[in-house]
Amino acid sequence: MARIKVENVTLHYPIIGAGDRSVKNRLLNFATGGKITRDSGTMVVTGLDRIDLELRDGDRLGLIGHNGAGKSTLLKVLAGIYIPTQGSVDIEGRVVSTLNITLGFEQEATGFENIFLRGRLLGLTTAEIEDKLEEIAEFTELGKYLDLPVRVYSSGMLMRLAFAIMTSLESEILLMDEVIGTGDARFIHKAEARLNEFMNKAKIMVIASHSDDVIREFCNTALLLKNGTPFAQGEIEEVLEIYQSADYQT
Ligand SMILES: Nc1ncnc2c1ncn2[C@@H]1O[C@H](COP(=O)(O)OP(=O)(O)OP(=O)(O)O)[C@@H](O)[C@H]1O
Repeated sequence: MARIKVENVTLHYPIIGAGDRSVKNRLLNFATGGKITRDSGTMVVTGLDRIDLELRDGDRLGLIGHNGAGKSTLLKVLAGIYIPTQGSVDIEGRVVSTLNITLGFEQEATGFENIFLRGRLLGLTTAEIEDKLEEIAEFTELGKYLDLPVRVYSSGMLMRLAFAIMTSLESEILLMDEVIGTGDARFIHKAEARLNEFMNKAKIMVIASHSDDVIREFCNTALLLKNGTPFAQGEIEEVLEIYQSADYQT
């Protein structure tokens, strides 16, 4: 069984070296992003503000909200990339996230070597990686490039490699932002089928997206954020409607 329990989570980003802001700038910041305040001289952006969340097997949560509402910050907190300033995050289950998936490759190592390096980092044994190696290599269609250092890869080629490794894993909790943005049209089409399979295997999924269609297709519950705070949560169509309402937009 997988489980996510987030209690009263607040996350502050201290902004070192930010200058003073005029009243006009403060007003302009009101509608977008988290709240900006000052804490003993340091500017602080509130990325998340008192979030409570509980997810169990079968939950597919769509995170929605304006630019800077806190969607990516919440994903990063769930992925363990950020530690909350306040509150607690309790996760049971193996987490795989698509955040920054092309980062962290060893530039001088080959594609094949990077499959091993990343596999080990993600907790697989050498034997487990060997079992998956052929299938990963085939899916990337990178052929002889897999014997070359990844520093010579284009961004689309790196994405293919990262995507193929990630989707070969078994995740219990899957955290996703916009994942297959790069890549040519044919690869995206092929990747979609693999992504669907990968998502179906996850017990819990959290997706941040600006697309109502993505939320409708992949999620069964939604959380609407505004300036880092929950504004509405529950049934998808109801939450999407609130997202469009004057109440939320002002
Ligand atoms: N590294 C950072 N340093 C400082 N502030 C940050 C950082 N990352 C995000 N923020 C701030 O936190 C708030 C929430 O940002 P976040 O990226 O989580 O929003 P989002 O809902 O994912 O937005 P978008 O839809 O534009 O991707 C914003 O006010 C943003 O300026």
